[in-house]
Amino acid sequence: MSKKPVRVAVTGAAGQIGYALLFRIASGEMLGKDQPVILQLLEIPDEKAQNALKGVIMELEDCAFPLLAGIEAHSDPMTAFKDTDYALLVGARPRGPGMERADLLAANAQIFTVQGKALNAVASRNVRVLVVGNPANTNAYIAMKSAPDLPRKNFTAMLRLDHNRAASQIAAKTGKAVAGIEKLAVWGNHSPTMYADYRNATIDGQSVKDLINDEQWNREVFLPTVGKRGAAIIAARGLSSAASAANAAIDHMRDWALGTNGKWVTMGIPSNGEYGIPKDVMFGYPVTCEGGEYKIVEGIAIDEFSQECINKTLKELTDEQDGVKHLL
Ligand SMILES: NC(=O)C1=CN([C@@H]2O[C@H](COP(=O)(O)OP(=O)(O)OC[C@H]3O[C@@H](n4cnc5c(N)ncnc54)[C@H](O)[C@@H]3O)[C@@H](O)[C@H]2O)C=CC1
Ligand SMILES: O=C([O-])CC(=O)C(=O)O
Repeated sequence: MSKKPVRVAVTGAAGQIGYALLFRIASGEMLGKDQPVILQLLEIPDEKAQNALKGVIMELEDCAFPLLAGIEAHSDPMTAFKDTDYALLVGARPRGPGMERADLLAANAQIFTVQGKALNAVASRNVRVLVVGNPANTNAYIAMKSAPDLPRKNFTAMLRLDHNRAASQIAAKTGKAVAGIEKLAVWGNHSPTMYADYRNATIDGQSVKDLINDEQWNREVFLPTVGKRGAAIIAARGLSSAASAANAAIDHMRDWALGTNGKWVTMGIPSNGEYGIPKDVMFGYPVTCEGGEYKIVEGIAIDEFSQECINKTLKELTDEQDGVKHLL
């Protein structure tokens, strides 16, 4: 028997990431090739944005995706999030050349109080939320705090792009296939302070740290390359990363919904104090997923350098949180 359709809300649906994301959700790449979806698309109540959204919807229709059981266009989160099972909060202003993600905080924070409240009011009581719009961790924190009737654990921020970037750099450095990588972790904020940690990682079963055996490369090349990759893409394209961001969003939601078979992935999730991170900080952690739930990988040894990196990214996140206190 075919499955009942699930509702997937996507905000910023007429933007760059939206354009790279929706077609893949509708084709079943996110929730499985047997799972029909109803897309509930939100754009700002502006004629140009709503028209662009109409165009995207026409294209979705023209794909005749067998799994696409419905498409809705919205300009109000209170209707867009009605009964939604999954919410991908992408809509927000992206940064341009020379901006840091922190510069987006003031511009974008308000969006996530409004949307958190709307999710709280009308979404499925078990809605799973992924925040992509930057600064993603703090926006996810704002949305979670604005939705007190929903489970805290269901609010997450996207660090998967950092995870995938780190995996790709490791594969290139070792000359091995990216598919062979296990036990990679990215800690903290989706920003240049994130700490990509391959101390425990293996590639084709061999220790990545031993294979690379170059701590200077780790600190002076790998970490800055992964941390500043977003800016490098903006400098090259004149626009922020979109297809790779959409791909990471698909990976994040697919793994959360369908499981990782024991493989470590990175998700930004509200802390419960794990690894000394204060409760509620939306922190990138290594997790495994099973049965629609994620679980933090426990027992990873934190050496002095790792602790310094974790402290730095944590400080940035708590400063961001302080900066939005007045909104909550
Ligand atoms: N977490 C991550 O790894 C990444 C996050 N991003 C972030 O994702 C966000 C979106 O990026 P793009 O798609 O490239 O931007 P874009 O400017 O192409 O599209 C954003 C869309 O969101 C819409 N929007 C703005 N406010 C909205 C609201 N309140 N409700 C609904 N829609 C709204 C805009 O009208 C626009 O169509 C940016 O904040 C960007 O920095 C981008 C790459 C990676
Ligand atoms: O850098 C940006 O502003 C967009 C982004 O989050 C990324 O590519 O990691």
